[in-house]
Amino acid sequence: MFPSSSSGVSPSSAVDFLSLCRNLKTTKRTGWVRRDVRGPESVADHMYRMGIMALIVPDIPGINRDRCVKMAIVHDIAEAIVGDITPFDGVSKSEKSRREKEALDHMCKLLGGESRAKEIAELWTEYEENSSLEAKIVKDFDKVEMILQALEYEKEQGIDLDEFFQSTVGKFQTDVGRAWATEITSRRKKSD
Ligand SMILES: Nc1nc2c(ncn2[C@H]2C[C@H](O)[C@@H](COP(=O)(O)O)O2)c(=O)[nH]1
Ligand SMILES: [Mn+2]
Repeated sequence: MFPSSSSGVSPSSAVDFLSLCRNLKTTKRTGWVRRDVRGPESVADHMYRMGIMALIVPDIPGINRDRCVKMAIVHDIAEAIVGDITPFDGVSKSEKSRREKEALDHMCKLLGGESRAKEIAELWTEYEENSSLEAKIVKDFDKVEMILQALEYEKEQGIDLDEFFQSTVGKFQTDVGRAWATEITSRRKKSD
């Protein structure tokens, strides 16, 4: 038999938290919705592929890849409450950050368990503050995942989503982010 949970998260808190996380599966990414993309992906879809990116990224000295996977799958978790805010929704970065921090605090309280909630809060804050090499890589994954998804929508739906590519120009912080973005944009050029 498995030992009883030592994380302090009770079954009731776990199910409450997981039920809130369902919103991540149903909240469509606003950037695509605003552009009338058919069948837009959800926030969870986006975070999942970022987690896969962390799983397959080549080893980088000093980088904890497991931490990148965890960071990828929690970085937008507050959107379960505040929704997916784009840079064009008229919400300032500081207000977006305030809303998301308030939401994260609520989600962590719901979770109850000291260690698990603390880990999620630490991962989210590290990403938000871009305060580690892991955060820099995962922020690059955020942009790579978005432009790869934009390329796929452009090809599948015959639409132009150039603004998504333009919004990432010059913003990559790591060699692997730049390399993957270059691969995506060169494929986009070839398919023109
Ligand atoms: N219409 C646009 N939307 C954009 C652009 N860049 C990002 N976005 C969207 C994508 C997501 O829906 C949202 C934020 O995503 P996070 O993963 O950072 O939460 O903003 C753009 O250039 N145009
Ligand atoms: Mn994201």
